[in-house]
Amino acid sequence: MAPPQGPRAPLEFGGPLGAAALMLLLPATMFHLLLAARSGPARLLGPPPYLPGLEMLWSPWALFLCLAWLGLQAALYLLPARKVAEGQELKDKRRLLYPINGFQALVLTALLVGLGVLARLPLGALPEMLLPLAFSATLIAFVGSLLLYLKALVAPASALAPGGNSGNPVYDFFLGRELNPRICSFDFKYFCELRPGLIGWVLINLALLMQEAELRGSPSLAMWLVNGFQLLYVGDALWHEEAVLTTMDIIHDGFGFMLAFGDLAWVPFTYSLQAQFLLYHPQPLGLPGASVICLINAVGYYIFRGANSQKNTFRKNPSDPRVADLETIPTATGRQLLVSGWWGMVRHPNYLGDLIMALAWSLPCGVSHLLPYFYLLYFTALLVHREARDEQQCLQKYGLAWHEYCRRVPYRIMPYVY
Ligand SMILES: NC(=O)C1=CN([C@@H]2O[C@H](COP(=O)(O)OP(=O)(O)OC[C@H]3O[C@@H](n4cnc5c(N)ncnc54)[C@H](OP(=O)(O)O)[C@@H]3O)[C@@H](O)[C@H]2O)C=CC1
Ligand SMILES: CC(C)=CCC[C@@H](C)[C@H]1CC=C2C3=C(CC[C@@]21C)[C@@]1(C)CC[C@H](O)C(C)(C)[C@@H]1CC3
Repeated sequence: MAPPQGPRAPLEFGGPLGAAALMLLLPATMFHLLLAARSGPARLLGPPPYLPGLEMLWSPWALFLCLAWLGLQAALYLLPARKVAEGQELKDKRRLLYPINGFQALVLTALLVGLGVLARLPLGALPEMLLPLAFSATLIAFVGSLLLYLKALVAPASALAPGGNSGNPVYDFFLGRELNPRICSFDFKYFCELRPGLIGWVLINLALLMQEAELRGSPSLAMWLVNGFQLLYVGDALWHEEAVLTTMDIIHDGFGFMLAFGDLAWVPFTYSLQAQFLLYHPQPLGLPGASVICLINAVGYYIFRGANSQKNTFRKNPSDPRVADLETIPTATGRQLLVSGWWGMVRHPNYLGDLIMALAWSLPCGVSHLLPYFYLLYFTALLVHREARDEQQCLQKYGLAWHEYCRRVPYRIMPYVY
């Protein structure tokens, strides 16, 4: 068994108690949202419309569908990739290899689903199964994290995540002990981060759109917008798959319950909340309103993509002509920090773009209910917390240079506000 690592990282998420509370609160919130979206009043706050019995949650068929979905995505992950990318350098100076074939997996899944629909696969029946599917996905995330935790107990110390080896089993189970759990070249965290959950999310959205078409003759404009915007977001994530290798989730966080549940259950079943809401609560939306919402999404996407691409290009090759003229601050590590362009506007311009898009995803649902704005509220909280964690990590990495960056770029996410 690997001994706990040298100097212990400070505990995050409120320590073991916070982790235990989140393990209950997150699944409970997800089920509350699923139930509220299909209820008449669709209330975000207040008690759930009813408490589902085990017979509404547990279905061997739903478990089979979830496992088959994971199996399909795993098979697509193992197909030959157009590129194999190197990850960031690890503590033991190694670099892991990652297949870049996520977009190919999305296209092949779309082809398979298209063929299925032509062969009369009842995709419109999926919305009726969301509750048992979400329950099975949660079960899989729980059992998967338990197996990963046990695997990590025999992993060498150099394989452990900086934050997930406190010695407290609840905390470590939640955050994840091992940084990059793998069997041969199959990387569980990288696989789960982008494929089953994100592609599952757009599949659920599509099923909701098809069900709406069945119920009302054709999908509403609001449903088209939500489907289109979120497909663009998922397509973009898979097209720029390599960029995920520099996110905090891959570099810093272990693979435990937080990410397993987040990737496999939370993302597909709560990120599709707007489309779920629209199926049960149709909203009128005219062309002028739709055009304004499209503009908001386009502005958000422009900032999000511009900022992420600028940083990724700069990190890959600082002398790339697209970034070579930007002003930088040198750091003691030899790396530089951008202090002009997107990264001179606020310290997290990519979060700002992401939040503007989140607003555009909710607006098609009208303003009569708070429920479809859950994503925007949750996402603001997630990004504010994530920004604080990243700030802490950058301060450790870059010390004085980070202080200088904060002095030159005082706002974190929103210019002149925060
Ligand atoms: N939809 C969703 O649920 C979620 C989406 N996201 C999105 O994922 C994307 C990635 O987010 P995340 O991984 O949190 O963070 P970032 O992509 O913002 O990465 C932060 C890292 O960027 C580097 N960096 C920071 N400032 C500078 C600078 N001025 N110049 C150069 N490098 C800098 C630092 O790493 P280093 O110096 O080591 O390179 C820092 O640790 C974002 O667009 C976010 O909105 C995130 C979470 C959830
Ligand atoms: C509340 C809860 C269960 C927390 C877990 C958080 C996860 C849901 C998110 C942590 C970071 C994520 C990222 C994406 C999805 C959500 C999670 C997993 C992401 C894949 C979405 C698409 C983006 O383009 C992205 C690739 C930049 C992004 C990476 C981070």
